[in-house]
Amino acid sequence: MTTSSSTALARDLKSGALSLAIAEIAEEAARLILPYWRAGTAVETKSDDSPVTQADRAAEALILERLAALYPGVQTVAEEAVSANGAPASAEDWFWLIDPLDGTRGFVRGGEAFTVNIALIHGDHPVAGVVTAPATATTWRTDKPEGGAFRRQFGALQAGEAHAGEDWRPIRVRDRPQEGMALLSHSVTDEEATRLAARHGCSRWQGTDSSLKFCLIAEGRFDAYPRTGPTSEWDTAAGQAVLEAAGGRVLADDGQRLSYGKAKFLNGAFVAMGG
Ligand SMILES: Nc1ncnc2c1ncn2[C@@H]1O[C@H](COP(=O)(O)O)[C@@H](OP(=O)(O)O)[C@H]1O
Ligand SMILES: [Mg+2]
Repeated sequence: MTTSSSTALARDLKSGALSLAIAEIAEEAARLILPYWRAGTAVETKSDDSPVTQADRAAEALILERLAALYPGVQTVAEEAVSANGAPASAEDWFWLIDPLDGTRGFVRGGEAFTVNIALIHGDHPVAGVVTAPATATTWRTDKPEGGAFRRQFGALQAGEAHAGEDWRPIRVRDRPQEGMALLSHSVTDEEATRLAARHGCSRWQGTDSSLKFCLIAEGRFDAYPRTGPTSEWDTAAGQAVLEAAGGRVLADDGQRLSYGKAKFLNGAFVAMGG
């Protein structure tokens, strides 16, 4: 990476300009994805058995092009590129993690819980992240873990109306209520979900696709999201950034903060928690 890009990243992180710019990119990707939603889009199956559509590919190409124009030469680790060409052998000091369409299974079923995810990693942890839910035109962002997390409805979805939505509003995790409420992936059985929720002090749970789970905890609507099965780092990085900035935590099995740049960019078990 060029020295000017690392200087620009550090400067824009500090000012808050970085996550604002990344939010615009994620919202542009959302507008690209929406015409494919509930439109009978053809679904292919990747070698790992997971689904992919034209929407995933088009959104990833757009995001990579916009990031390269803003900050040339920064390493990118993006779901569809890794699926096509393999993962980079190692992570650089600064790198982007991109999941252009997380929750593709739900997207294909016509559900609302699918997201665009862009995160910036520095060292071993996310320092900025944006999650956008195209179906509800909602974006969550942060670029200063100590400076808070924010959410906005980005309003009309027609091209050129990117700024027509609400202002950014701060969000915060809630204090744990008497009866905690967990979020679980639809990939676990009801029995497993009940057991995992109870293990994290939650007597009730709800199944939800995608990284939206991190954002719902960050907004104070749920309390925990335990996951035992594998995920890729681009599935969790942006959501973790938002949740941590809103006062929550994401811990790996060893009790440490979930870290990034691991072998094959794969996560093991973790739990995301609110207050
Ligand atoms: N064995 C595995 N290895 C890596 N990631 C996996 C995985 N099984 C599921 N995932 C990831 O989990 C995401 C779905 O999470 P959830 O079940 O919480 O919605 C999928 O994201 P995509 O939809 O982007 O492919 C997929 O990448
Ligand atoms: Mg994903």
